[in-house]
Amino acid sequence: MEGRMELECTMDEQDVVVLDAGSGFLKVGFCGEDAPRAVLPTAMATATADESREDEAVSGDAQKKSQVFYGEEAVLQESAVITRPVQRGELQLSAPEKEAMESLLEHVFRNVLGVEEDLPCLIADTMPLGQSSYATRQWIAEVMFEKIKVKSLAIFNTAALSLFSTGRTRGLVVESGEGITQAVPVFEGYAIPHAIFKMKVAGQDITQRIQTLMGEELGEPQSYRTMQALKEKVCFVAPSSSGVPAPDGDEEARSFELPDGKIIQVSEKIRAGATEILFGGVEGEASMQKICLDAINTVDLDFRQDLVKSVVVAGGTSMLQNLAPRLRLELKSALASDLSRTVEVVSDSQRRFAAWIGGSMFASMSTYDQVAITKQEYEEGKADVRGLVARKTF
Ligand SMILES: Nc1ncnc2c1ncn2[C@@H]1O[C@H](COP(=O)(O)OP(=O)(O)OP(=O)(O)O)[C@@H](O)[C@H]1O
Repeated sequence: MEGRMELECTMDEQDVVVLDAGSGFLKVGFCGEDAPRAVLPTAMATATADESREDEAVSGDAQKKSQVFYGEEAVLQESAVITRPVQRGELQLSAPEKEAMESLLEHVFRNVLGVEEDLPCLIADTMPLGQSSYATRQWIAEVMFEKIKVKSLAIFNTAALSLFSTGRTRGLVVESGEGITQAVPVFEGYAIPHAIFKMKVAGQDITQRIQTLMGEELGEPQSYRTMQALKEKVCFVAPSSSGVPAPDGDEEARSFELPDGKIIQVSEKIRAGATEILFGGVEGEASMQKICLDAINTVDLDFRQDLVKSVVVAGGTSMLQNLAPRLRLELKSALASDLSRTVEVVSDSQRRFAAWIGGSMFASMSTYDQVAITKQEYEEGKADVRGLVARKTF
């Protein structure tokens, strides 16, 4: 089939750790498996003793008793400093975030996966290799070889991996996660950096919108986590921008249980209204269809047909019901007729973890060894790690 690659995987005996750390969630597991072993919030929290146990603060043991939490436990801490090292799709390189990420990685490798040193690893990176991400990738390589002590390391763009998970090598990947939505043209397995368009409107913005609307409707503030769960259960994308759809009559689809046990019926205004921000209306930000059109219009004319034939949605926010048909409708009405006729939006059942799954498939192939940086290469190239990541990450 045109545009599809052979997915003949030559299984190696080695277990490659596959890791995708997003703004909201870190996914980690082993190559060859069809889902991550663990999905946890990309967060670390430090609770100082005087905040956690007053008696210890009084006895002067405060310093010793400060406690560190990771992932789910971290976000549940109410009186702790919570650090989220990845924001809006980018690993933050200031000291607290770097420390948190390093500590989180140690935790994930040693405690979550329970692995020791000397394993190969593949990392999915939302930022394609370009000027802005050299420093990030250099830092990741240093931590992975020096602290985690991996045997080899491959860094690959998430969109290229997401597309790979669908068996394609050419297409337009529309990734929408917790912090970022981006349209990434991929050609023969590589993201095209100058044609990537992004918007800072994604899952977190929809959740915040719901938080505001539900807070007003219920007359009391609602927690982010509860509203995130509400979004994932009852929200969907309206078929078109012309008004909110009529209630679909399915009571179960509209009902949500609040933490106090009260069951509410969520209005269509919130269920479909909150997700409209993906299709425009956030001041200073683009819409999903606009970033796709910009990406399509930036690539060579010859490549545009390939792109519109394979618009692939991926990431947690692409799980919203009806997102793919709506995006197709928006693109069809905005594209020139020759492209409009052929536009197809692909919405695979595994799209939530598409990048991780693509990484799992790629790391199972013998090609992994050809593209990964080995420990020896790292040791020899230490004087110029930046040059090494520029040559050997994708
Ligand atoms: N069924 C669902 N319906 C709607 N949203 C969902 C669903 N499942 C997950 N999400 C949302 O997807 C987002 C997380 O997606 P994902 O794990 O792809 O993001 P991330 O990789 O952490 O972030 P980013 O890619 O933006 O850096 C969250 O906002 C979550 O609420």
